[in-house]
Amino acid sequence: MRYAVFVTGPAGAGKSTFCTSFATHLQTSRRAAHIVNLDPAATGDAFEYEPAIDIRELVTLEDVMSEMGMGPNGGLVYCFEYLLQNMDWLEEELGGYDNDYLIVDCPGQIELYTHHPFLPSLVRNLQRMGIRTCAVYLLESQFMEDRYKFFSGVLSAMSAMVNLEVPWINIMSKMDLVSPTPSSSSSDPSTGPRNGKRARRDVARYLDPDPLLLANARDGHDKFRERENERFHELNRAIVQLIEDHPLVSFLPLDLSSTDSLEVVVSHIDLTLQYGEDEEPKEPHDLDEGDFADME
Ligand SMILES: Nc1nc2c(ncn2[C@@H]2O[C@H](COP(=O)(O)OP(=O)(O)OP(=O)(O)O)[C@@H](O)[C@H]2O)c(=O)[nH]1
Ligand SMILES: [Mg+2]
Repeated sequence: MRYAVFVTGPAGAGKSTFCTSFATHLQTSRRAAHIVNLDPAATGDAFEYEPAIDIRELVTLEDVMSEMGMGPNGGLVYCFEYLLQNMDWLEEELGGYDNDYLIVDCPGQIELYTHHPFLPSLVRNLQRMGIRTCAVYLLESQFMEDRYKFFSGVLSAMSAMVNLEVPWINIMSKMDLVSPTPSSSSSDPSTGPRNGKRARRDVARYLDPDPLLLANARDGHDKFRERENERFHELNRAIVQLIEDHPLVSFLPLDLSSTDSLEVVVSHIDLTLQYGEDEEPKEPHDLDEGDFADME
């Protein structure tokens, strides 16, 4: 059985970084993991490891822009159209990976997830090849600093989820920027959040979005915005209603500085993919320095 995890989310959410940590984690558990780069605009040094499959071997944004005279966004759309017309290329590339875990690093253009049919078509193609597929959507913790920004992030996650139609996990990335994790030694709430960022008790209302955050947005600088536009208030009420009616969105926190946190996220992905139902569990092993030498 082959598995593929699409790592999606807005620009700079930490997708490529997560892909690398995820792959490393799987490799240390003796699971065959490979990164697939689906970003035709990725620069050479974007990855710590060479991707096993790379869309840039088929088409790069740079070439499309210079040869077709396209801008970056139209160029990206062209790249994905080109990929879909050349599925035999991808199928051939994928041919060598049996019983493997493919981690698909996607570009950060949000419209690719919410508006375009490319990713759903690609997912259907992988499923046709017998690859079990799920997606994670990363939103970075900075989105929790402004409740309006946060809810726009929630809505984009919902929209992407509805568009892609695969098993789905939302992840709140860069939690190391928020406050100490409960498992860390300095988790005493009285010491306050690190870097002066939002306290952990508040964070729970974002991870499992509390629509009241938006409905009660009447304090601090939010008050200013409310006064500015009463219609905005009406819109908020409608969004609150939408989120209450469709409680599909909650976030798993991801703090890459904590192995426990990464493990929790990986176990949720395994569960979503029903990973290993047909496989024997493998013995954990001790690490030594040579272990990463043969990674792709
Ligand atoms: N503090 C912190 N920074 C992170 C983390 N993950 C990524 N970053 C930083 O965030 C920036 C963007 O990370 P990337 O992994 O390139 O994000 P991306 O989603 O792949 O970005 P695009 O492909 O451009 O959309 C980089 O400067 C990373 O170093 C994290 O867990 N914690
Ligand atoms: Mg990236």
